[in-house]
Amino acid sequence: MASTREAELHAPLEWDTPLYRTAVAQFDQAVPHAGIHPDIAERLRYPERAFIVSCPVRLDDGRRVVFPGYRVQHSSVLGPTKGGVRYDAEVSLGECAALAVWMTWKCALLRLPYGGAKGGVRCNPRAMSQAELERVTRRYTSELLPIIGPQEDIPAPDMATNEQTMAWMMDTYSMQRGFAVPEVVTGKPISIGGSVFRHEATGAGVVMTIARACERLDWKLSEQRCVVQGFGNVGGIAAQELVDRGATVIAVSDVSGGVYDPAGLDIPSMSAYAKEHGSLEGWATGSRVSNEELLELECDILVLAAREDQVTSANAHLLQCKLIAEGANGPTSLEADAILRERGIPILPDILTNAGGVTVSYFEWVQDLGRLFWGRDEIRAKLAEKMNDAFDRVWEISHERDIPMRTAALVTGIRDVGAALEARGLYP
Ligand SMILES: NC(=O)C1=CN([C@@H]2O[C@H](COP(=O)(O)OP(=O)(O)OC[C@H]3O[C@@H](n4cnc5c(N)ncnc54)[C@H](OP(=O)(O)O)[C@@H]3O)[C@@H](O)[C@H]2O)C=CC1
Ligand SMILES: O=C(O)CCC(=O)C(=O)O
Repeated sequence: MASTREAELHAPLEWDTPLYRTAVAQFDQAVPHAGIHPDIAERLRYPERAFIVSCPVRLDDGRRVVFPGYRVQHSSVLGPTKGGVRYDAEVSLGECAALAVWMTWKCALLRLPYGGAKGGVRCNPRAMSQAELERVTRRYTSELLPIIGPQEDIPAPDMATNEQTMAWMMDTYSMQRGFAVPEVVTGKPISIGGSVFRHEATGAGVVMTIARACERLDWKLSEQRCVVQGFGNVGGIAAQELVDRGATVIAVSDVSGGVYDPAGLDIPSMSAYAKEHGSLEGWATGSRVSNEELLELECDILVLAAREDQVTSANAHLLQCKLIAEGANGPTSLEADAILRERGIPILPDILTNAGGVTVSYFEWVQDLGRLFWGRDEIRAKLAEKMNDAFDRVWEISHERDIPMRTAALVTGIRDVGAALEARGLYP
């Protein structure tokens, strides 16, 4: 969103879309509490670099299609930029820019030596074969060669991308260098330098955050009834972790809709079913509900783990949960934030709650650089330590200043990035 000064000087920028405006408006709510200089704040409203590419790809039927791809790097002041790559029909420059901004605050909040980036290809992965996805990935990676690298920008999985996507990216990059460069991406298969527990890390981190919140609220996690929107990497693992800790998951959903059973769902069987059939469509037990209905179910904890903009001014007043945990990035609109605060429903914000993924990505990068690998228990313990430390700092600021946890989380991230920018003298 254009600041007053910017609006006087030039027309709105290419990434100025509703999601980007949300990211900037959240930033503007936090800046007065962060105590950074207005010039530093102005710099941080802009990504450092935005890259648009065209990926010509041959489909299995011989047709040739050009897919647009994006990579936005928001801030490199603390280190290489870091963030996922998503495949989705809606991917745009503005979406990647907003997600890159959030990655910057997330990495700073977790005290990881990275800045934020995000990228993606505008395509419909559900309609594409594995061979087509491989060709898109390799072409997209080739186009990104000038701007990615272990010390520049390190991609990772996000929506509809996974370990296999990262293996193709790592291979395409390595072929250009002439030797294996595992540290150029994270979230790879373990056989080529991936880390144990990266696959589970985001969902497990979501539940670590929920567990810490329950302790502070004096709730027993094992007594909570939970609804999880999104049953992919983040939502599927979060649902399993909740069950493992004794909570009852009463509803889950994917694009095909939701399944609800007030007595609790059999998450391991549902995960196996979704893996085999590609979705929950056709799952026979429980009642079917739409995604809209699922969000409005009466429950204790609502985990949003699908995508952005799910709770808005249209449904925020209809939610019947006591706590929201944002596994997805940007699932709650600004207007919904205000409505939920008014209603006394706290939100565990995305940049804190889903930070387990990038944290174990950092562990993976460190292991790759050192060619020395750690065990599962060690990684899980290191992750819990970092997530709890970030949670405690956010909780404290939120209570000290009587501000929402989202603003408190942003304040801690923005303060550290602002201080680094000032120390480096990047704004003479
Ligand atoms: N993967 C990671 O490590 C991290 C991911 N995130 C964020 O978490 C969110 C989910 O990512 P991830 O789990 O990796 O992605 P996946 O592609 O693995 O899973 C997404 C899930 O959400 C479902 N979904 C998509 N759109 C809708 C919708 N409109 N309503 C209901 N369900 C929907 C998908 O259904 P279907 O399978 O049928 O398409 C799928 O079950 C994103 O916002 C991402 O940016 C954040 C931090 C790290
Ligand atoms: O693991 C990573 O590097 C990035 C994960 C990500 O894209 C996110 O946290 O939104």
